[in-house]
Amino acid sequence: MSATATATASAAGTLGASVGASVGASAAAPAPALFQDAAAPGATDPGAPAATATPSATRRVGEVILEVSNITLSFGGVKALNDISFDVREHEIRAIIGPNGAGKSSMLNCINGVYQPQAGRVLFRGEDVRLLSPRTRLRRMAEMGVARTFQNLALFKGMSVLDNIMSGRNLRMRTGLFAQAFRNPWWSPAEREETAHREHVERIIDFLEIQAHRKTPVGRLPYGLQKRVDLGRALAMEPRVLLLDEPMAGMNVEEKQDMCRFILDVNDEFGTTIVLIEHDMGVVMDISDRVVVLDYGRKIGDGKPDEVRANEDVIRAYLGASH
Ligand SMILES: Nc1ncnc2c1ncn2[C@@H]1O[C@H](COP(=O)(O)OP(=O)(O)OP(=O)(O)O)[C@@H](O)[C@H]1O
Repeated sequence: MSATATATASAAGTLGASVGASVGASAAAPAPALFQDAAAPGATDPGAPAATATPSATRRVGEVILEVSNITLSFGGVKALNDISFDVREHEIRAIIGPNGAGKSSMLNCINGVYQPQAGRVLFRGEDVRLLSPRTRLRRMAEMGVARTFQNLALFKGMSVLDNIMSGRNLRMRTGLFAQAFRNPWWSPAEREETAHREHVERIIDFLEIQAHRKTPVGRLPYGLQKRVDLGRALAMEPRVLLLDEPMAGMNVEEKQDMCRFILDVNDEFGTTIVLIEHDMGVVMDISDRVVVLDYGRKIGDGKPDEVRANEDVIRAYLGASH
């Protein structure tokens, strides 16, 4: 075998490494209903087996929900994204991968409206928020159902698990500060609303199996559980699209298996579309429907895991041979 062929084979092996068997083995009982009114088109029936390492075969991937067209984003002289286009279909798990500095996080920030690209547009369910002010843009994307988790956790470390997840409900709270401040101590709309939000948060806590930690300050939890709380806070927004920025970074194998299972459950049971940045190729290849590959701000691959795994440009980028 030539040197190139050997290198190619070894990179393909790395890209193909799998956590599948163990993820499936760790699957627990089906999670409780999280969104009471969620009639997810891909929802599993109660008798169906719990999540396995791959998305459920009964799940239906729908129409394009998110369209990224010709995005270019520069920071001074650095072109973080260069003419990037791809789409995301409803209910699918879409991974964005690439070496460090490829532009993955910048891409998520363009999708949820944190960054305004110099060129191109992001359409979410046909709506373009480019012309809104930065603050309104962010709020509108959240209102439409785009939630995100962060690579470096953005949790309130001194606050309890419950309060951190509750903070994700802010957008859904209808009663204003005035009503909250002057509420009738016995019963009021504000009181009723808070009770409903707390019940919702408790369901998320059950779903993520963190009941034992609900009153613990987040900063005292192991890192893997903190990542779970971060997911819980995003779920509290009842997202239609969940943007996950390296949800398994810094986790041990067991924590990764748990997180894989939760991601699959969220996608499968509630029909939530997932856009995922992840460096663990075994996880990406196991759980993604389609993968887009960035390298130095350019798109070098896009397709099903098997197609991406066999893509010479992708293999070269992961070997560092293309630079
Ligand atoms: N706020 C910023 N200001 C200046 N440059 C930035 C900023 N954010 C990102 N960059 C640059 O843009 C490029 C893409 O960064 P980005 O964080 O999007 O990559 P990434 O693929 O998410 O990397 P990693 O896997 O290491 O998190 C890098 O060269 C980075 O230094």
